[in-house]
Amino acid sequence: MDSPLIVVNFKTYAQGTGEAAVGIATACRDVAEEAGVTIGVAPQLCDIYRVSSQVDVPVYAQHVDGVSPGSNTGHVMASCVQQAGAVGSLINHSERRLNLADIEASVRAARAEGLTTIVCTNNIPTTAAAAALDPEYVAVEPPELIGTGVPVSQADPDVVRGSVEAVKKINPDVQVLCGAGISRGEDLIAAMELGSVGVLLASGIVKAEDPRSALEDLVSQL
Ligand SMILES: O=C[C@H](O)COP(=O)(O)O
Repeated sequence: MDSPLIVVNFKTYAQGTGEAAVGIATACRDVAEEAGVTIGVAPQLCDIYRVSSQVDVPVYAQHVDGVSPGSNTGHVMASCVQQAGAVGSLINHSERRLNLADIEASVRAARAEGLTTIVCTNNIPTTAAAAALDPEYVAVEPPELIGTGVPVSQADPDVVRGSVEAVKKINPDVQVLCGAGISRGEDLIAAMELGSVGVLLASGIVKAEDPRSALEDLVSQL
């Protein structure tokens, strides 16, 4: 089994905001080093620079817009997150949905800055549409399982299998992550056995009483 990509999304959880974001990112870096895996973090936009300048960990933005320098008040420009230290971005997260044209523009803008793109999807048809936009990754996450602690790999394995199959047909260069309810080592293994190359997860780590031991559990069965 290849080494997985694990991305921990801090969302807007208080436990992952400001200095606390640095603490969880440090735990991610340490556990990644110990286990020989890649663990990226997606803090809030305002924390990208804080985290990337203090912790040697791959940092992803939670969102980026398809805008160029100019009059775009309130938008998030790819070159700005890149200069803040991000190596990639989530796009179209379930909690930050975009229409198809906007997703395409965001992927294009991120790619132009050399950012790795992870387009989130909610089912097999949206996974197929996202794959056609040629991101590096799609991350399929049934919204009803997000934050529940019920792992997608157990509750809806077909959406992962079906997404992997759809992507293979449409754009085999794209790799599939899955997410929603993932927190334990067995969830990660099950996700990979379904054909995904890693996981996007949040509450199981960020809201854990001890994020470091939650991370150790996550990678314990690799
Ligand atoms: O970005 C992460 C996903 O929305 C999954 O969240 P969760 O691990 O809390 O279910």
